[in-house]
Amino acid sequence: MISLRHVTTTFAATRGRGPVTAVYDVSLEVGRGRIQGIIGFSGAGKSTLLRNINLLERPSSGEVQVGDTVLTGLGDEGLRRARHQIGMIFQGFNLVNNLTAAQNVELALKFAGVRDRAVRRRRAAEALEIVDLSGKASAYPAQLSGGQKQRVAIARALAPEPEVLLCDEPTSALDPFTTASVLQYLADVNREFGITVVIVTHEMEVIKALADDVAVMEDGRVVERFGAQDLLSGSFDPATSIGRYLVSDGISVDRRPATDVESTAQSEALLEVVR
Ligand SMILES: Nc1ncnc2c1ncn2[C@@H]1O[C@H](COP(=O)(O)OP(=O)(O)OP(=O)(O)O)[C@@H](O)[C@H]1O
Repeated sequence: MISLRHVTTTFAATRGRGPVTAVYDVSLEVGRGRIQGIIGFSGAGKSTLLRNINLLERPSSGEVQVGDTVLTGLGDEGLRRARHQIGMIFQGFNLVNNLTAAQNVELALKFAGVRDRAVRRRRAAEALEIVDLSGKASAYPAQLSGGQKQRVAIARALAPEPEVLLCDEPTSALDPFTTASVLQYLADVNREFGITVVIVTHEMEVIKALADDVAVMEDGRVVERFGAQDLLSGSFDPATSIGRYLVSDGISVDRRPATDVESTAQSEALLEVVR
């Protein structure tokens, strides 16, 4: 369903920073109806790779194909139409604050070229029903919880009936209980509508709960791939990137009084500012 062939994405140099190659020579196939997880530490290039799939970020080189369409071969108009088959949800929900839940979904349908207002209304209501939010159709984003906002975002992504759903850290802003509920909705739409899902996360729990296939990214490259079965068996070499993930669950915070802290690069940098 999705085919990335030798995709490389380099961001041009900005003031104070040289060019950054966020994605380097990545080739990845995602089968129709699969749930592909992409995991990696911060800065590994996960979001950039995800945005390469709908060309929100155009690769510097390589080819991106979704279904039968080679997106990297399209001009602006062709790309605009092709994007209707690709929905996307984000960590920050990205809802329009002065529109109700239903109006947010209707707006996506308007962008997708649905001209008839009555049809937009009906399809928005259906999409909100899928995520059990019919009762919140008239609510504004500020009146919704984080989980409800993400469910509206899922409805908005689903309303144009895409074949692919891209999810960029969809649960990072949510508590564990709400995370489980949002992941369940993603699993349901995958199962019921056969939508191919690509989910970027740094949370191994999310990958374990949802993904069929997993790609691990480090420094812009896909360094390991696994099936869900391999993940659940849990026998990993701690030296591998996936192993490092699994053993790095604990968070360690230094809470000694500042005077006890030895001279670290950070405190030296601080002193530099004070001087
Ligand atoms: N628009 C941009 N312009 C310049 N550099 C960028 C841009 N977007 C991302 N980068 C850089 O590309 C690298 C990969 O970033 P990316 O956001 O893809 O990583 P990530 O794995 O998704 O990280 P995180 O989990 O923190 O979101 C980083 O070094 C980042 O600073």
